[in-house]
Order: sequence, then C-alpha cells, then structure tokens
Amino acid sequence: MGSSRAGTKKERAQRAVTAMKPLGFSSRQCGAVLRRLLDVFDNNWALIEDENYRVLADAILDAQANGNGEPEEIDAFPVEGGPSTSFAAPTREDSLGPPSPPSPSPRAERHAATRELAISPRPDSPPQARASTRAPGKKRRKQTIDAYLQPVEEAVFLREPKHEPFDMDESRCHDVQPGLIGSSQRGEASNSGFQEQSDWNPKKSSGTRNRAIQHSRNMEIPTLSVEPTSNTLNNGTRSGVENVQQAPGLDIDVASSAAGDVKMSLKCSVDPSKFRMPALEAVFKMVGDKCLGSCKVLPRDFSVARLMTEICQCVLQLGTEHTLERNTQSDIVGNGSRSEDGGNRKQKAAEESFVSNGSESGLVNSTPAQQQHLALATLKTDHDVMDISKGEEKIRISIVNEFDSEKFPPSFYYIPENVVFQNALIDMSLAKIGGEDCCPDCFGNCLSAPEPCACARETGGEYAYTPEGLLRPAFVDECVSANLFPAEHQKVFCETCPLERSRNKASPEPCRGHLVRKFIKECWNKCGCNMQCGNRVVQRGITSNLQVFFTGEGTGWGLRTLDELPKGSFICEYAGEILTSAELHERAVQNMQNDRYAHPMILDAGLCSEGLLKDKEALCLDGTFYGNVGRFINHRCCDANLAVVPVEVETPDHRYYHLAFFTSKKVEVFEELTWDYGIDFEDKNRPVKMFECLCGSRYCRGRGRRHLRKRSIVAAAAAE
Ligand SMILES: C[S@@+](CC[C@H](N)C(=O)[O-])C[C@H]1O[C@@H](n2cnc3c(N)ncnc32)[C@H](O)[C@@H]1O
Repeated sequence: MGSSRAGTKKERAQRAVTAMKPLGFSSRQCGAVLRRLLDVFDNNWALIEDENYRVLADAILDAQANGNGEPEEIDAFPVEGGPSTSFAAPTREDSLGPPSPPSPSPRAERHAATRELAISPRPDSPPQARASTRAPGKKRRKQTIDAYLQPVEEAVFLREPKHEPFDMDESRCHDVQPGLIGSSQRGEASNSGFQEQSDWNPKKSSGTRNRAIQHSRNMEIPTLSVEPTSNTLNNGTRSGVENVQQAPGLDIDVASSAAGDVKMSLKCSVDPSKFRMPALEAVFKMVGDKCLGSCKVLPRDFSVARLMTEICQCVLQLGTEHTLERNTQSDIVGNGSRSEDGGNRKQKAAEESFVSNGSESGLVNSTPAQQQHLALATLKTDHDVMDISKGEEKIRISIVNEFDSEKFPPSFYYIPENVVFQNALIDMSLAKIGGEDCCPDCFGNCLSAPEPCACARETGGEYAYTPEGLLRPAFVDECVSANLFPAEHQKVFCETCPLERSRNKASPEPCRGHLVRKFIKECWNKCGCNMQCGNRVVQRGITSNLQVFFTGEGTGWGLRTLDELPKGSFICEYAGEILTSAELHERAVQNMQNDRYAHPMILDAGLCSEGLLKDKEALCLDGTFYGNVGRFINHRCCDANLAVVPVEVETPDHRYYHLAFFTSKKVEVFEELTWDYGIDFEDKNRPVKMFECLCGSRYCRGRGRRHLRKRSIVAAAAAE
C-alpha cells in the first residue's frame, strides 16, 4: 500500500479510494470522509496520504462509529470503478467545536486533529451513548485495520490481537466506574476543557483541536505485587488478594488540551464481578505506603511506569478487598496456621526441582533432602525488590542497595513462619493445651479484662505486653542480660544432652548447660479472645516498616527500620526450617566443607525439662534456605538494639517455641537492627564457620581477635 504524493486531485482521490478498498470501505464511504479531511487540513493531501492513509482509515471507521458512516451522496470525487460519492458535509461546529486554523505539520497534532474530526461524538448524544458508541465488531475491525496499516513485522503481531480484558469503551466497564480513576471525587467543577469524569476518555475527548494524545500500550513493567498476593490467598495465609489477575501490562493515555490541561488515563484489568471502585484517596495512600513508605530511599530500578503500575494494582487490590475479606475469614477458621500450606508447597516444589541437582553438586555424603537444600544455595531465586516477602507478610519489605557491589541478597525461599524440614517432632495438637494454658472464657482483648487470664500465668500473672503493644521494659532487659551474661543466669543440665549426642553419638560430652529462659506466652486457638487481643503480638506478624539493605560495611546485607521505634517494639521472628539437632549437625558439617556461613538458632530452653529427650525432639531453626527477614539481622557485640525472646504460641511444650526480636532500646529511622549472636569468637570447637566481626561496636569481642591475628602475622613476617 504505497502512497504516491503526486498527481491531480482526482488521481489522488482515486488512490485513496483504492487504498481503502482492501479494508472493506466503499468509495462512497471513503469519498465522504476524504472530503471532510481535506476541508480540515486545508487540502493538504500529504497529511492524509501519510502512513498509508492511516488517518483516512481511522476517520472512516470513527465516522461509522459516530453514525456518520453512510453520508448523503454529493458529487465530490468521481472515482473510477465505483459510484460517485457525495455528502452533506457537517459544519466544523458540528464535529470539531469552535473553528480554528488547521495546524500545518506536527505529526501529533495532525493525528489528534483527525481523531477529533472522526471520533468526536455527536454533541447531542447522551454521555452513556458517547462512551459506548463503538460496537465490539467495529473494534475488531479497527484492530484488523491497524494490522493492515502497520509495517509488516508489526502486522504479524497484531493479526493475533493481544487479549484486552478491559476496555473502557465497552459498556461493561461502566459497572466498574472507570472514569473515577483519574478524577477528583470531591465533585470539583471541571473547567479544564476536558469532558467530565464519567465519560472521560482521551480517545473520545472533544476538546480543542491542538491537543496531543500519547498512548503507551502494554509497557513491559517488572512484576510487582499481584502474583505473590494471589498465591498468598490461595494458600490461606494472612494477607493478599484473591484472584487478582496480574496486569498483563499497562496502558497509559496522556492528553493535553489547548488550555494547558493534561489528563492521564491508566488502564489495567480485573475480573469485574469482584471489583468495586475504591476511593481515590485510599489508592493514593496505599501507593504512598507501598512505594515511599516502604522504600524511603528509592530503589535503583524505580521508574514512573512502575509507580503507575502500582497505582493500577492498588486500585485493583482495594477494589477487590471485599472479596478478600470474605475469603481470609474463612481461611482462618478452616486453617488456623497461617502459612504452613505455602511453606509445604514451596518446600515440595524446591525438593522436586532440586532432586537431580543434589548429586550433581558433589554432595553425595549427605541425605537426599540435605542435598536439595545445599543445591539451592548454588542456585539463584529471584527477589522482588519491592517486597522480599513476595506478599507473605502483611507489609512490604523492600530491598535497597546503595552500593555498586552485590546486586541481590543471597537466594532463599521466604517463609513467614517456621516449617518442619524433615524429622522434627512437634506436638501442636489442641489436646496438648490444658485448661491452665488457654483462656476459653475470654472475649475480645484479654488486656482490657479486669483480671489477667490464664495465659498470663507464664509471666507471673502479668501480661508481657503493655496495652500499647510493647514488650515490657523489664522483660526486655532481662532477656538482654541473659544473652550477654549467661554465667550470671540459672542454667539446667541434661543427663544426656541431645545436642552433645548429635555431635558425638558414640561418646557424647557432658551437657554444657542450658539457660533457664523467660518466655512470653501468647493467647491462641483455644482462647476465647480475638486476633486483635493485646496478648497476641508475635502471631500477628510484622507490622513495622522494615527494609533489607546492603550495609557496605563488610557485613553483607542487613535489616533496618524505616520508622522510629520505641523500646519493646516487636520487629519479626527468626523464621526458618525446624531441624533436629542431628539434622543441624549434618548440615553444619556440609556448610563447613562448602565454606558457607550459617546461623542456626538452637531451641534449647526446654531441653532438660522432661527427662531424656529423643533426638528428634531436640530442635533448632535454620533460616539459611527457608527463612524470613530475621535471617538478615547482623550481629553486634554487646550494644545491639534487639533482644531475642522465646515465645510460646501453639504448644505449651517448650521444646518448640518461636524466637522473636524486640527492640531493646529506642531505635531511630534508618538505624540498622542488630542483635548479639552471643558468639564466643575465641571458641575453636564451635560447629559453625565463624566470620570476623566488623560490628563497629566499642565493645566488640571479635575485634581483639582480629588484632591478635594481625599481630601474629606481623610477628611471623618479622621472624622470616
Ligand atoms: C544471619 S546472617 C546476616 C545477614 C547477612 N549479612 C547477609 O548478607 O545475608 C549472618 C552473616 O552475616 C555476616 N555478619 C553478620 N554480622 C556480622 C558482623 N558483625 N561482622 C561481620 N560479618 C557479619 C556474616 O557473614 C554472618 O555469617
């Protein structure tokens, strides 16, 4: 379909008609619109012939859509091979608004002017009709025409048009109030020259002639939150959106009017039966919280397109939350445990995908399950920099690297709660919870009841939490002290220590003693209170704005707070795989051989309470392969700002419990969160590989070790 630009008026008209024929337009239809275009463009043929008469094709199609497709015949351009065409040309006022001189050349203006000519609705048609004049069949035809007019390689793509699940032109879209997205809901009068919100559509706007419209279709946007949140719900976990389709891309229309107004339309899709338009203020707040609240420092890959995608996805999420609420409620009743399904699913997937990898990586000496995990460490799982939890937590936890080194944190699967690796034996049955370990007669918030309930018994008849949701200062201080000065705290000794047994089964060393620890006991499923009860803090999950960041201080990635936090604030659990101490030992040996650091936590607070324990009852947590943000908390000697606290939730049996981090002092915005691992850097017999401490604390216990090493190197060099 080439277009020659020379010839008489008649020849050029003939060529135009010929060009339109394969598109199914008669010479009559073509002639009528052609004449109107020439009128608008002051007989500038080049504008019409440009892009294989695209402007003409669009104008004919849109004239049809507006009911101007079969104009009266007038003798305008007699064309060979077809009936002569004629029409009673509408005045400019009819179709264009006030007359203005035709714009001579810029391409965008030409196109915009033509669109105005062609797609402006009849001024007398009602708004609803204006929004849906184009029939679906015509739309399809428009796509075909687009395909026809495109250069060949694009035409191939368009011949199989992309699925467009959401079209503002279609009448069904009125159900979801599309116009509200871009407009104020406060009912402000529009003096912009744009149409009012309900029928705003940049393609159909009948503003002044010299406006520009830009379209950005199906931009390639990195995946944001929708995929993980939909997974979340399917698995019955805490937060998320059910069946929210991932926006296949983002359509953005930006239009400007002669009056200097700019209007933007974003288009994204969702199942209309599940959607109710949220308030724009709520959308903005949500976007703000997600993008700025959670990042504060913008991530390296921040882009405006990403932000717009966020806006669309917030609309979808808020608009479908009524469905979500229903489903989450039923999940809690039917499931109780928030994430085990998700964890098991992931574990299974990982196991399936790594079965063949384990032996290939030379890990033949360990069990198959361990091989799979160790193989995972060599693979790269993708992190979502906007939310490392991929929707598993209630709030997003962004990843930021302000340095040019390592781009992403090490690979691992995010789990918000502990998951059994293989052999760990935990009795979480309701039957295990006796009358003294629950409060079935409570209602609402136990903390506001006149008397403390049975769940406060563990903490001496006083709740561990304040009504503000903070861990009591005295409790925090005691946990810090037990960690820093274990020698000053009571210890119990096992007859045969399962930890020592796992190190040397044949002749275990005597028990080194286990600290008697102070526990928080939270209300749980056998209690009558609700989820908002003040004695349920850890089980509600992370609520502070946190960020995983590259420290740039030689300690790798760390965790920091984006909010100022008072002493006693819950940060997160240390979540990981629940291993038996034998499994941990096996893993530790593998890690040593592979030169890998791991930081498991031993759950030894209840080890000696019930006589001799079986191997599979001595448990620990390892967040290396499956973990939460707790795995990013770095060590700081002595003056760290977090305390780690044992928490009883599902079982009164203290062989298994949660480990929760609370602030041990006030923490400033952006301050790194650290805890004292309690490492004895001098201990040569420790089963895990040790790092050189770079905590920077003036009380650093590892610094002396480094200096000692330096001194011995200098001494050795001097002796040579
Ligand atoms: C539980 S992880 C913490 C997250 C870790 N920084 C990362 O990038 O994944 C523990 C590891 O972090 C590093 N690390 C933590 N605290 C450190 C410190 N004070 N000095 C040096 N390295 C530290 C060590 O490599 C250690 O093995």
